[in-house]
Amino acid sequence: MTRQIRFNAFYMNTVSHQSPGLWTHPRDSSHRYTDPDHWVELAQLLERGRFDAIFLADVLGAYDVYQGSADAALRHAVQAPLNDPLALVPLMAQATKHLGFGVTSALTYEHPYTFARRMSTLDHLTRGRIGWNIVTGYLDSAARNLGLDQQLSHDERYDLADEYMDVVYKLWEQSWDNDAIVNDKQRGVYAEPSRIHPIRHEGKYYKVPGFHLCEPSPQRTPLLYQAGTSPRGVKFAAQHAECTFVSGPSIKVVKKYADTLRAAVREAGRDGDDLKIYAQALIITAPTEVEARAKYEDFKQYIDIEAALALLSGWTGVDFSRFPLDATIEYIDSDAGRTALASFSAADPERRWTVREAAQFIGLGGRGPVLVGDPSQVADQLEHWQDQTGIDGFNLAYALAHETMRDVVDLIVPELQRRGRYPREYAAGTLREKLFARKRRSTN
Ligand SMILES: Cc1cc2nc3c(=O)[nH]c(=O)nc-3n(C[C@H](O)[C@H](O)[C@H](O)COP(=O)(O)O)c2cc1C
Repeated sequence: MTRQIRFNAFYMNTVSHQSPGLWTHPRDSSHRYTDPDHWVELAQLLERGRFDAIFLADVLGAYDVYQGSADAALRHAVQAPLNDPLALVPLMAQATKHLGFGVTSALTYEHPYTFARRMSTLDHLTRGRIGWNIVTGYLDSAARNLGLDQQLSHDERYDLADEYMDVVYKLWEQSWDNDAIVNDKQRGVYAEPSRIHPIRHEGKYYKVPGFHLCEPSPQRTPLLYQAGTSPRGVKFAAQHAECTFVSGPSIKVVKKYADTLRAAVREAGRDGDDLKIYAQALIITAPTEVEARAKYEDFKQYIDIEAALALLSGWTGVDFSRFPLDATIEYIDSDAGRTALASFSAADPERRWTVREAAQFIGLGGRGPVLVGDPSQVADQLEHWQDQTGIDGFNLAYALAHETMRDVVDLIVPELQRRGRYPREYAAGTLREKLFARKRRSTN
């Protein structure tokens, strides 16, 4: 059976997400991010294109590693200003029936008890279409504004994350029995107290004695996404994630991530295919190859190198203003995200990147490949990537909001459907049922 390709859209509640500088393009509309219609139009477009979900990234601080200041980030709208992603969900859910919502929330800075309630509420309001991208954060600026001197060390963030998951699973899965709600107007009983259980959690980081405040939502545990590819990140993903996002500049790097993740999932006692892997990519397409190439050349003019370096510095914790643009990037451990730096250094020892090359690369679509061509050429490339790496689909960044997604929906989706490589309809049910044909998160 031919494997189907799946799509997510990769957005953030901000002006400039993964293509630093492109917001200045005359056709870009991402400055409309404060306008509710901007998001409703996008949600309806993605649903027309049968996208699995919109994945909303988030951070809780400014990109202030570059030159030790947030000035470059603010000047060039590098993920700043940045609004809360969760508030977009009910808006977009109300305008759609099937589209999923993979929302990023950093567990490092919010108590699991209040967070679990917020996700249950959204799962109710979306009729089971909420997903959570579990992140531990990588910006010291976030930690500082939340009262810490600096963020916890890289691996300790994952230790805390393990306990956090323990708490939220107890709240979502164990606190309320399936038959706890009786809703009996005659007897005047809404919920049966003996079927609602305090979770009595006492751990190293958290103490939660009581029961979950929400009644069970359609999915109970939201669909779980994750995106770490460091050894500790992979271990975490193997235990918890149902979907993962990977970003790498080449088939070689992405295959390595995908193989490592599937092997870790198997080692954790799960089926290796029990994890949907989406690789980041940017598609630049038009009805003809000549037009697509012209678009690509046009977009390249708008890449802002300083903005790209502010982004890369924030991701990696390394201040790239300290290096000449022609210096070669070497891998060093840092307490920010480890994968971003590795993907331009250690992940492929045969490919050496200069600072300028990396900035130009991430300037269009972030850390994934740019696939350029007419619909048939792009479809060939997508098939090739999937066949060579074993990924399930793509997490599509945009160059221009929302033109990039309109091109994908109008040109690439029909081409893939003609080839039998893309879903024609959504499956019924919750987000988890659509992706995995099961109601509850599988536990091994
Ligand atoms: C496609 C993709 C999207 C990500 N989105 C976010 C995000 O929105 N917020 C965040 O704090 N981290 C985000 N991350 C970072 C990861 O959650 C993680 O911190 C990072 O990959 C470093 O983890 P590692 O050192 O275990 O690889 C993202 C990573 C990838 C690959």
